[in-house]
Amino acid sequence: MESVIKVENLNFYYGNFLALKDINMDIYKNNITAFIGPSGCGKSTFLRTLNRMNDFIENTRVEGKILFQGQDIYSGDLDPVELRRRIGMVFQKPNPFPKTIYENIVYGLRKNGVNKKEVLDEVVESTLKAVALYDEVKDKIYKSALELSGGQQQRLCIARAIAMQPEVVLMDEPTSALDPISTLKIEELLLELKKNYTIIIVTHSMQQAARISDWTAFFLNGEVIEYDTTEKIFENPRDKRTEDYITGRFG
Ligand SMILES: Nc1ncnc2c1ncn2[C@@H]1O[C@H](COP(=O)(O)OP(=O)(O)OP(=O)(O)O)[C@@H](O)[C@H]1O
Repeated sequence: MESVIKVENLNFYYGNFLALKDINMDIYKNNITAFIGPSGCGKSTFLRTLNRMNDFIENTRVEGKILFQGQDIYSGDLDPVELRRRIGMVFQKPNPFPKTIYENIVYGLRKNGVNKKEVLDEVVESTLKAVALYDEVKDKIYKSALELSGGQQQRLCIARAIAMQPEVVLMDEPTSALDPISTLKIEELLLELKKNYTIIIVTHSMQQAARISDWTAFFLNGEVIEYDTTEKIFENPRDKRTEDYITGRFG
């Protein structure tokens, strides 16, 4: 199996606080990898190290290596802006810009100097189709994105992310603000998207991890306690702490 990201001996500090401890992990191409674990165990911090979003937080420090397609992302060889184009991100709360649906999707492209109408029109149509939103919004793409429902807004945010043609999409609890039906729609969408993208998702829902992910990493106090196929983690975990967590004994 081809790994896209390789994490080696990663430590991460907020000031003096060691938030991630000696993490080693391979992320596999066209798979969905889920990060689970109790609140405050470092899942979001780890997710943000993968596309250097933690750079925006002051007084933080990284030790170890993260190789993306073989390139060390912290070495200075890879421009962080380009890195974030190739490793996109979707956040917990849908956060469309107060612009039209159309302008939300093409925002990043315009920033990169792409302004040709035919190109942008094509991207809008294909990404809306890719996130299964096209039929719902095709008559109002020039209306404000803020008029969409929460679930539609989140699918739009995913469309905005994939419009940049990333290789990896990071998702930090993308369904936690959504109702069950919108959640299911996003889950179905992720299963579809993994054909073309590598997806990493932080989730508090173990059912969600079990339903959609291929690989699961269980985090506790800044450490990865166990990382394996989702089947193995949920059916036959190696570590007692993993078992206690997935059977609901703590967290
Ligand atoms: N900006 C920050 N500055 C200092 N410490 C932080 C910062 N962000 C997170 N932390 C600390 O790092 C640890 C890991 O937090 P993180 O948000 O990564 O956990 P998490 O597993 O994603 O939690 P949750 O499931 O609640 O979102 C926590 O102890 C948290 O208090």
